[in-house]
Amino acid sequence: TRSTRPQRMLKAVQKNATKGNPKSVISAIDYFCKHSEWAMNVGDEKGSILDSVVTEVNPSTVLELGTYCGYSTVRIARLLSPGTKLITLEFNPANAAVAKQIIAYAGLQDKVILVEGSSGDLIPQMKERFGITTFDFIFLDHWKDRYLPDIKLFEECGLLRKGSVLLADNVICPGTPEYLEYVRKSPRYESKYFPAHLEYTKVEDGLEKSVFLG
Ligand SMILES: Cc1cc(C(=O)N2CCN(C)CC2)sc1-c1cc(O)c2nc[nH]c(=O)c2c1
Ligand SMILES: [Mg+2]
Repeated sequence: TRSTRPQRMLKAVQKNATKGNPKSVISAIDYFCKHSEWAMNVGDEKGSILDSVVTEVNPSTVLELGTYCGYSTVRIARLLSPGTKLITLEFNPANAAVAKQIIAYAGLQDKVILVEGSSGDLIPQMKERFGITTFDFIFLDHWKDRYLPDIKLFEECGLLRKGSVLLADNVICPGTPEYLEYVRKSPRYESKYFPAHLEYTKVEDGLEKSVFLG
């Protein structure tokens, strides 16, 4: 049967990237999405903003909501200090299977814990399953209608500390208006918008960085 877009993306990585070289995996995916098939990776423009925030925070505990094919997982994991791991949650088993292979091709499998399931189910399990007290950095890139319920879940589960940084993709396109209103109005967050474009297009989009104030 016909292959899927994630499977074709994996093939492009295996053909064009160098094993163990995260930068070449990132470039191969961006090339595939620019010249072959658009796909919903955070992309190179927003990816550079992601890189700068991760570098600034230098987190010891990291959570990514929405692995998809592992592009942003590779972007984040390649910047983490030795011994630091990131937990990434993916709802779709077929996407998780491709992501696992792309992360391994980049040589970053020892820095990543990929968990299949829904964020609503898994967030309350973070402390018991992974020994997390609080997260230093969270990247929200899963489903626009889950951003607001999940940030409330982080608060309820005591997973945020003074200074925890949340970075949210797609706050303009597809758009997360209720989440934006919440973090921008709440006195418990200091929020900043980073304008950019929807990956591989000229459509307006951006990232919202929100620091939890405790
Ligand atoms: C699926 C999709 C289609 C979009 C769009 O406007 N399109 C018009 C322009 N053409 C070219 C592409 C398609 S934007 C988008 C999207 C983008 C992300 O970064 C996402 N991240 C996480 N979870 C998502 O569901 C998610 C969806
Ligand atoms: Mg996205």
